[in-house]
Amino acid sequence: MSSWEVRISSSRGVPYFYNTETHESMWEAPPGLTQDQIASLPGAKQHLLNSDRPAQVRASHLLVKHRGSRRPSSWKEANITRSKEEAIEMLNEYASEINGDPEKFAELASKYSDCSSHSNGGDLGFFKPGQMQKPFEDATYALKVGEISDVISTDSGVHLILRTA
Ligand SMILES: N=C(N)NCCC[C@H](NC(=O)[C@@H]1CCC/C1=C/[C@H](COP(=O)(O)O)NC=O)C(N)=O
Repeated sequence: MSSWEVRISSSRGVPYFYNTETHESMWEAPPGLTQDQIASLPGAKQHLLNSDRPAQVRASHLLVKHRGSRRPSSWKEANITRSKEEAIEMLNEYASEINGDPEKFAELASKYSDCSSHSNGGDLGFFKPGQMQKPFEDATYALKVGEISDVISTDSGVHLILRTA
């Protein structure tokens, strides 16, 4: 079975097969592998099972970073030192102020989000599976259009997500 694995093409948002030894990649399954062998390749279950997801979604988010964020800095604050607990508390306060209203979401994201998307009311545009950090992608796909998530945690910090398409 050598060292084939399933990855997601970030440009097309669909699975492809990549050989970590030869660095070959191909859209179709490598010849000579049985269906079972393909299903047990690294990444197969996770990516191939997601293939029933819509090709792309659109979301806005309100991100509050904390000292454990992968980049604890933003347009608002050069050096972010708050704890994750404080960040979650802040998000819960924003969530009750937003109270499910998309207009209010955009208004508070513009003022308080630690992401550069604050300048677009939190809008990240359309994205496909494999582009955003997995917890963010999974939470967005689990929302109906117009719905706002609970507090979601990624390496970036903690987020409220509004799915818009
Ligand atoms: N396609 C669009 N619009 N941009 C590329 C997004 C890349 C993606 N980003 C994220 O997953 C974080 C969490 C959800 C949104 C997001 C925004 C981050 C948060 O800020 P940071 O942790 O980077 O400082 N800012 C931009 O990337 C990633 N795979 O790292």
